[in-house]
Amino acid sequence: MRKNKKTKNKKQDSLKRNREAAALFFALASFLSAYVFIVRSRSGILGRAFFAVMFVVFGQAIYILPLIFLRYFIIHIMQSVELRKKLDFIWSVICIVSCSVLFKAVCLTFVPTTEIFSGGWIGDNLYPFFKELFGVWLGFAVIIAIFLFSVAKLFRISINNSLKNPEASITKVEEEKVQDIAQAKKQEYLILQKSDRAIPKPNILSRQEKEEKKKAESLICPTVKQTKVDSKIFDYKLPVAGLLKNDSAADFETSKDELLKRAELLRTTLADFDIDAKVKDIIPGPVVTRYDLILSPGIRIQTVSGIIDNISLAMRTASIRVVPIPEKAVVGIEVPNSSGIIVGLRGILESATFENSKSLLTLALGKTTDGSGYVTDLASMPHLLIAGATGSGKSVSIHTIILSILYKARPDEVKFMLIDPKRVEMPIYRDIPHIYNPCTCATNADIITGYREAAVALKKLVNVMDERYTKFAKAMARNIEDYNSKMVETGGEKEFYIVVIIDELADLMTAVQKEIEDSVQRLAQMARAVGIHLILATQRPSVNVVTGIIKANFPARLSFQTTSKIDSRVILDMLGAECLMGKGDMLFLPPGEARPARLQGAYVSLKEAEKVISFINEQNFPRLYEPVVAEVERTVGFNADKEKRTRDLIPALKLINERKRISQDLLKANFGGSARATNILSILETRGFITKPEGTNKWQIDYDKIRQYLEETERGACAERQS
Ligand SMILES: Nc1ncnc2c1ncn2[C@@H]1O[C@H](COP(=O)(O)OP(=O)(O)OP(=O)(O)O)[C@@H](O)[C@H]1O
Repeated sequence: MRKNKKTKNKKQDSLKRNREAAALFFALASFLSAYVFIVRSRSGILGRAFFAVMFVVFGQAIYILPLIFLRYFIIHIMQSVELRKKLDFIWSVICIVSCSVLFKAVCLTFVPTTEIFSGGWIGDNLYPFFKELFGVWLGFAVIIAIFLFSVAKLFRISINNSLKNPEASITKVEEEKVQDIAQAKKQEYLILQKSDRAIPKPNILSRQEKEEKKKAESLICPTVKQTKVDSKIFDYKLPVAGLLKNDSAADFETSKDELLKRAELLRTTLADFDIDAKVKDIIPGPVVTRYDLILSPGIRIQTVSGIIDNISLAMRTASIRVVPIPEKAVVGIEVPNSSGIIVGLRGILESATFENSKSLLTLALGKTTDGSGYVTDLASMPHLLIAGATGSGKSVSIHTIILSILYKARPDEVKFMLIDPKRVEMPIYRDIPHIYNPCTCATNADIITGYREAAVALKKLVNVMDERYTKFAKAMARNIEDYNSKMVETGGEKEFYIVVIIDELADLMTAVQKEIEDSVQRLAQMARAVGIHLILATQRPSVNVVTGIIKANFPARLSFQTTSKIDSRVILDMLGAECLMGKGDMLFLPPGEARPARLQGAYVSLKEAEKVISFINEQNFPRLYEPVVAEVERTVGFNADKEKRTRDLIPALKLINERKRISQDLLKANFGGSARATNILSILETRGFITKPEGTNKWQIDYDKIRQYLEETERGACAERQS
């Protein structure tokens, strides 16, 4: 990632240099061509030759060349976007070619006896074609129209607007200038933000050094003086539904005869087992059809559940589920359709329920058994537990959850803290501006994959939560909505929601159970009010992964097919998930509800997700958030606190100042133990006291910085003693 960002920085620099060089080139080209065309006789052999060649090709049209070069100069100096430059090139070619043809047309139409209006080689060859195609006068009009249109496009003149309102076209140009400036500012800001990061130069490190350095780096976030940029100046567009595939389940149809036949088969099968039942309703869905049965008095629902396997056999389908529906006083038998339809995310995103939902954390989960879209709000859950066997559809559902939020929220409204120890599903999101990691600065934020890193980040998120509580209390706000509406009134900065997604909780729990459980418990209990929401997913819903503490704090559960009844009980506190069909078939238990809803999860392919992500990334929205505290305490697994590290830092700085050199051996001799020496070296380097220039193996010492730091520490200590 770091390497990626460095390459990106290099690319930005070289892009800037290229732009400047191009601007200079076009300024020169504009000036020289104007000079050569006006005072041909004094422009030397080269100038005269250039004029002759250009005149032969374009004729009189060459006189607009300096203007075209000037336009290019302006484009490059204002750092316009790439696409516009390509279009400008096409328009400038059309402009000069049509001008040549126009000169030829004027010459032949009005003054055929003289050759004063030469159209050059282009005019001579293209004009007959126009004349042949449109005739003299219509051809003439077409050429003028093409010429005027290309000039208008090239110089950003709106002909329509200038006819209606002469000032409007100027305003349009001004508007574009503002856009260009905003674009330039955005680029500048990104470069600034990147250059602000104190990224240490690459060194050749031994394995031990590398490990120590990685540890130190993961904990210490350089104190970034982030330029406050008003994110509102960035005109961010939410993705459009058209980026996703059409939903084939939107207009599914099931044959009436087929449904009636299957209902009759169900009734006779039950009758074979002495269960007298009448099919009251048939509710066809895209994947499952529900048959509502009225049982004869005295027949227990358990009797029906007891013969599930026989019903499955008779109906030639697996995964039949029996659900009591008290409001209708019926028993629902959910039978999978012979051919399931894939439920697309697009259909639900375009539904009125999703579009009208005001919450930024609206989730388009899937479709119910009757085929209607199921939309819910993460903010009201407020945390979600997802479980299911491998291949049952958890990862797809995580993608739909992330995409649903991306379709609702700007990057400055919602951020994602993604923890993905499996490193398979999440990498596609690593560059979106919504990515958040409380341990790092905004530009360094990435998907969290390490166990310890995850534990530290969750612990840090607890700090973020505490800080938000203090902040909200000061603003006398009860929760994030209240705080943000107060900020809108007072013109202050709003807080963003943070959605934490952990895709495989089991892996984390095996490695750092205590720390994870502590942080998750605190967050789950209190984080809702400050806009932090958790989504935990696991394929092993055993009691030692989904512990009592976790279950107690996660009332909303989403269960895919489980491998056993026990797993179903762990996740839903009831049976049923073991009967699901897999591939997105799920039971969603909203908080406070007694019975889960059966849904077919919305499917989104990786390709579709990538399209949405590129749409977002192309907008170059900057990552705007400040790390709440510059340093993270080392309290997870490898206990070594801040105090101890600073205790070593000052004597180390004094030692360097005294001996005027630094080496591992010197530190080892003075502090004992090579691990401690390596640790001190890492801290000195990350804080910028020492650097190792590229290609050398010798440390360079910043004595000024060391002296300044020691003086400041001394002054601080004095002030403390006096007070
Ligand atoms: N909603 C859905 N509609 C149709 N097919 C689906 C749906 N969800 C998942 N599938 C199918 O099931 C396959 C496995 O899904 P997914 O990768 O989400 O499983 P998983 O539970 O995350 O598995 P693992 O735990 O091994 O990562 C997908 O490749 C896809 O073919």
